[in-house]
Amino acid sequence: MKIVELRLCNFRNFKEQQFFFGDINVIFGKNAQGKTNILEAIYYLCNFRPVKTTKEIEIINFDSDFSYIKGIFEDNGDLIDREIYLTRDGTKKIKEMGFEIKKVKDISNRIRTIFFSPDNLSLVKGSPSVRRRFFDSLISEIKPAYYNYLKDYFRVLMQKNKLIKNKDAKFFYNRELIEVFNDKIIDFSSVIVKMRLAFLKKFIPFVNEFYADFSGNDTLIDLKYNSPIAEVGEFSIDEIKLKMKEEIKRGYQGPHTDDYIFLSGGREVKRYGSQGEIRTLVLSMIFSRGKIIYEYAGKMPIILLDDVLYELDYNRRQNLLKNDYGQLFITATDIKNLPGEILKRASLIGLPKEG
Ligand SMILES: Nc1ncnc2c1ncn2[C@@H]1O[C@H](COP(=O)(O)OP(=O)(O)OP(=O)(O)O)[C@@H](O)[C@H]1O
Repeated sequence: MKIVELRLCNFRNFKEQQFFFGDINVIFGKNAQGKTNILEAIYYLCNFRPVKTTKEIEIINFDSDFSYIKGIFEDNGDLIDREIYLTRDGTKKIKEMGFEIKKVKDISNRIRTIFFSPDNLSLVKGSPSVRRRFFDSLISEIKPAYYNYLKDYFRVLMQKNKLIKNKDAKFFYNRELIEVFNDKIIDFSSVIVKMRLAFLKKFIPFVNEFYADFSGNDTLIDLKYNSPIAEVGEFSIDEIKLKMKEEIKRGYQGPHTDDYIFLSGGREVKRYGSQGEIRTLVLSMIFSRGKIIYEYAGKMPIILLDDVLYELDYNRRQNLLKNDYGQLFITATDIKNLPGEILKRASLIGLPKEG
């Protein structure tokens, strides 16, 4: 699946603009010309929500009351057009092939994207919650049952915490009820941990494959699940439950406090990795995510790379961009530093562009 044409009307800084794309696209121009905004518009058309957790209406041009975006996609020779119309009062209309789509889940052509922006570096540098979110959403995408276990787990956890906080003595000292909640928490969390560990086993080889490809060296990347019950990966669910029970008595809170640790050549990347290494690792993670989803969904993703080239040496740039795994978009302030081989094959989109 690829996008061949994009029309923007009152989308961020674009009043009225049309773009045509190829397989490799370099969007270049000075700061604040709208390079990121083009990637965002493509992401929005594919995912129906802005990249960042900003309010959706922020995409509407400051001077306008509505925004209109249209994309024409190509899928094995078939053309699919998709439109989104959004007004400042929050009305949103989505059309595909001219037909209005009432619910996003009714859309049959799910268009996958891989989006990299420097914010993603928090996957390695940031707090455990960023990593948990990354893995939780990825595992949920390929295993919907995982999402249901997580939902049930958090529901019971909330109920238990509410009970503990309840100052009414009748409930406050109700140990029996707390035990019922604990048993449920153990049931759900043992499955969650087991699924996370099984997923990591599948995920790590992908990360290594991309890391070796981008870095051009054979440094081994490892991903450790950081939890008091991490070593029980190969055990049965009953054994995991037993271990979980012991650890909860020792103060373990549950899988919502676990973390993932990245190691490169045995050392923790967060502590010892260079900026270039961290960037290469995050890109490997994001591409692995795309590849796993591709295996699951069978469609090539659209790869959107914003400000990706900084801190990467020439070889890493070349290795990253030669990747022919999906339609590629990158932004750059200058095309001088792009590998010549890429420039020869790329569609160059310079900003500002005449309307
Ligand atoms: N709703 C909006 N209406 C009008 N302009 C907007 C809106 N939202 C953002 N902008 C402006 O769009 C401009 C371009 O932003 P964008 O982040 O796409 O630039 P860029 O070319 O990627 O810049 P850089 O090279 O600095 O990363 C910014 O000046 C920003 O203030």
